[in-house]
Amino acid sequence: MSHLGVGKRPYSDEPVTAEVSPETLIVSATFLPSPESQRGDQYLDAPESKRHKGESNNPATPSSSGTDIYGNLLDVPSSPLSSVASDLSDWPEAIEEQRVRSLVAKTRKPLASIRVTARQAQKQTRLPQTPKPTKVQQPRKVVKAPQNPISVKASSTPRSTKPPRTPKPPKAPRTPKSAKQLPTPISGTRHSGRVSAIAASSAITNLYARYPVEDNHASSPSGAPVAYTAEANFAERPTTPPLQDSQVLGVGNRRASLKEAPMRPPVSPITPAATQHPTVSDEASRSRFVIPDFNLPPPWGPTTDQTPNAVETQVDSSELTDGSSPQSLVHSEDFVATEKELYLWDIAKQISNTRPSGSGPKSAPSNPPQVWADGRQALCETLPYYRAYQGGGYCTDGLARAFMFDSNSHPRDYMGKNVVISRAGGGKSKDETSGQMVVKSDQKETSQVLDVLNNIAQRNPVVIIVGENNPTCPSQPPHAYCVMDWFKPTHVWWEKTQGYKMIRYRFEKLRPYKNCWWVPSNWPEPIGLGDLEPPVAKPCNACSHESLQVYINGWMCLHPTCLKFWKLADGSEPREDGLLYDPRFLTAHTPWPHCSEPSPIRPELLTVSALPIQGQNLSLEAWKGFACPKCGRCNSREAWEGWECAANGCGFSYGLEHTLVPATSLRDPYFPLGTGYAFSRDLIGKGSPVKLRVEFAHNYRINYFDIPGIDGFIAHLIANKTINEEPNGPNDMFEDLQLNDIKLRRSPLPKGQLKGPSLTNHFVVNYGMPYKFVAGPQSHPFETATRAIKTTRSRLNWAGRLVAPDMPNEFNEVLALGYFEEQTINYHDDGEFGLGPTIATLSLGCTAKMKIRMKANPYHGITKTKKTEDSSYFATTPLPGCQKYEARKAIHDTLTALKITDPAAYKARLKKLPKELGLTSTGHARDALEMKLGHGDIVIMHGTGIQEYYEHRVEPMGKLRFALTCRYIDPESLKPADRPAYAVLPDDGVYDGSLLPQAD
Ligand SMILES: O=C(O)CCC(=O)C(=O)O
Repeated sequence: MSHLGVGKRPYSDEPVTAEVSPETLIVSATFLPSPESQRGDQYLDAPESKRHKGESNNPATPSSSGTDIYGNLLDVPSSPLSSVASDLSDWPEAIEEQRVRSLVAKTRKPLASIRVTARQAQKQTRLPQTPKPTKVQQPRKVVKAPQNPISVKASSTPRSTKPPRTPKPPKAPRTPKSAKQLPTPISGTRHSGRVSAIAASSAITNLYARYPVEDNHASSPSGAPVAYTAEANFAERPTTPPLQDSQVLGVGNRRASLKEAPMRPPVSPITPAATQHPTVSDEASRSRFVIPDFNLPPPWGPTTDQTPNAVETQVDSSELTDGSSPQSLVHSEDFVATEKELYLWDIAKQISNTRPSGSGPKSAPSNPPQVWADGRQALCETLPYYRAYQGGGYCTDGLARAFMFDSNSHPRDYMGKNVVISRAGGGKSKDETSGQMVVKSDQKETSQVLDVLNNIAQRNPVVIIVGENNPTCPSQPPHAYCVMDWFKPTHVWWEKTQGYKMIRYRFEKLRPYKNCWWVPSNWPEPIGLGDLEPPVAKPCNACSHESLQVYINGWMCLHPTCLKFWKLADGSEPREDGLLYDPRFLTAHTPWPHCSEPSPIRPELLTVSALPIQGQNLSLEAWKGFACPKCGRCNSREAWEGWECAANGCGFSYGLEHTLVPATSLRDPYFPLGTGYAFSRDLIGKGSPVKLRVEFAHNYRINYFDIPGIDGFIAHLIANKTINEEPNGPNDMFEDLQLNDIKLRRSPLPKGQLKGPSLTNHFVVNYGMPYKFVAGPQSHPFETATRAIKTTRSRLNWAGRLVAPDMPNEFNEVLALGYFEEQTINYHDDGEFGLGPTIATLSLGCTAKMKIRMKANPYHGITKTKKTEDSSYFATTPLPGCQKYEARKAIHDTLTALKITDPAAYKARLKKLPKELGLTSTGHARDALEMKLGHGDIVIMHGTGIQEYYEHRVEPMGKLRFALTCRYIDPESLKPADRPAYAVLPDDGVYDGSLLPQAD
């Protein structure tokens, strides 16, 4: 026999320098490295397996040349960051990037300079210029906004009202064949392998997304492009050379070296992030939309058929794909849209159409999730990155680890293949009538927001988990909680909803081309990540802070204290139900210096050293859950013996070898036990009414704790060496319990607030009379019990009679509890009907703290109710140590009399008393007593009053402990169905502690 699997497997930086302004909010991941490091970035985004040969990962190697897997000669300096490049062999579509890199390689020039050259070249070749006075460089659809902008569609505008097409300027030399239509914004072209206009477009925009357009104000003296993301600092552009990639922690000009690393990035209104934006030219800033010129030839120069040329495209811009028109969604009297704007609107609408309608069943996901859970406890016990039992976000030590998005979402939340947008957590309160969580005030910049900003600054990704009730998930998650993937937090910004300010987050999948189980197989992807030009960034003319354009409806200042905050160009606030994400913002690719996952989303199974190391299988992580390698289910560890997957039909289980913890290893070097009476370490709390009596008998030091007002006592029998070493005594029992399977399991708890099943913290099993109370465990007959269980009953019967000779019944039940490292039993009482009045526990293994405190109702003097107004005075005899003891004592007799003479007046008085006496219901009573239970010690609680007014908690202080508690359970108190099918015979044990040699 081996218990716990003995010999077999029983189952097959530094503080902040940047200020965080309370009224502003941040910007996103602005990683704007020097051209060299940008190459590194692009490099790192590509599959490791496809990186060119000859590249060195040695940070000291400034550059290397070689060929890519296609044989293209590369001469790209490797970034120092390339050493953190991850294996993206699961990234099948890196071909596009590879092509771009090979083109770059052919030029043998840094990309930034290539682009500049290309722009200059284009300026020179764009001849002749369209005559200035016409002011119209592109054909524009003029759509007069009707009185009711929603009722009239753009299609109502007769074609004849189109302004005459401006004559096309002659093509620049080597301009590619023009596309006859604007590319259909469906990203299928990436998959088809056909080189289409959109594919070419994506090549350009991918580059734009990865390499910021240089402009005068965005260049450091060294010439390296610098991104401005902290809007508040837009005016104070940096004059110092940019830091090395590895030093960049902050954003904008508040970047700091590691030495002065801001743990909190600067707070600024919007997050133009690493999604680099082109210069806002004078002309562009005058227009309603800032549309970067993405007709520029690609940086490597025009190629035969790959450059999009929107100017020459023909598109029926009067209607978007769903029949609506942009002006129906823009508060504008004279909306004028270019074809490109319409193109963007069209994509925006298509993206919007991919969102679940909210009516009817959702599609199934394309694949099963890799990790999932049926309940919150299993999820939180299994995933090291998500231990949040309440709320959606899990943050520790100032950093965000994971977010879970379930039913509590905002209508503008978005979940796509690569991007997730959500409202920041918190800031909602319960509506008394509907019981729903509603927005009632401006959101606050909570610590969670700051933690997300820390993640952005430190390039720490987060995991996103989706709940089955999430309305924005494109498919129906198949389980209560499903892990999506690692995401980069990219932007944090302010918006407004229902008149209140709120904070929003944008996340981007860390590895964009990894399989996304959550999109249905037929899910249309209107545009790929990074396939459009970067989002528009504009400074506000009122506050001068720069904000990105988040919605296609128009640019708005997102600085929360600005007068123009959340206002469109015409000064009106947008209609919330008409807001559509600007696809340039939504699908922007945010470069990071790495795309490697800090740990697998499906945690690996716990393994321990093959060496017989005591306690390695009893650690905190050893009783956490496991994600089944067969089916992905997160399971709490339920059995003492090992882990079992509870998914239907899965059947996977495993366990760890147990190395016996010998009783000799329990010796405490500071409190060694001898054959004399042991040293006591019990403490009575400050101000506690508890009184101590001490006796010494049969090798036990016996501390009796009396509680005034309570009929009964607590006795702590502290064992010495003689007791622990006696044959079949505590030492032998401790080893016996490790060597035999006593069927310990964590017990199911009654349905609480957590979704899914919940289990007790500790492992438990019952022998003898069934224990059918809260978290009632399995019960077994004594005859099947190991010797330690049987002898416990006999030992505790002897001890019970010793301290409470009036004990009416001998014990007929043993409840065994097993504790691994950091398992505890929280405050509870043992006062269930039919139990007691004497309860005795033998403690085996590591020392534990046992804490005793007065229960909430007798302590506060107020009944516990859901609503404060329903509560009233708790009219039992006040006990010393309770709140307002003297005042309560003074009114007690009159109150008792009133109950008999005038019950109605008594009831009314009870309602008034809490206020009258100044009672509060917050907080808990202090611990009245703390006992240190050593190996072999016995605690006996005698008298029903103790259980009625006091509660206890036990915190073991080591890696392995058993508590064997004996009670008398009146069989008549059990429902017939709960009575045992076996006989519970009288104790045949003959333990007599008085037979031991006397203490020295
Ligand atoms: O672990 C212990 O010593 C306490 C056990 C206990 O409180 C109980 O069984 O009710």
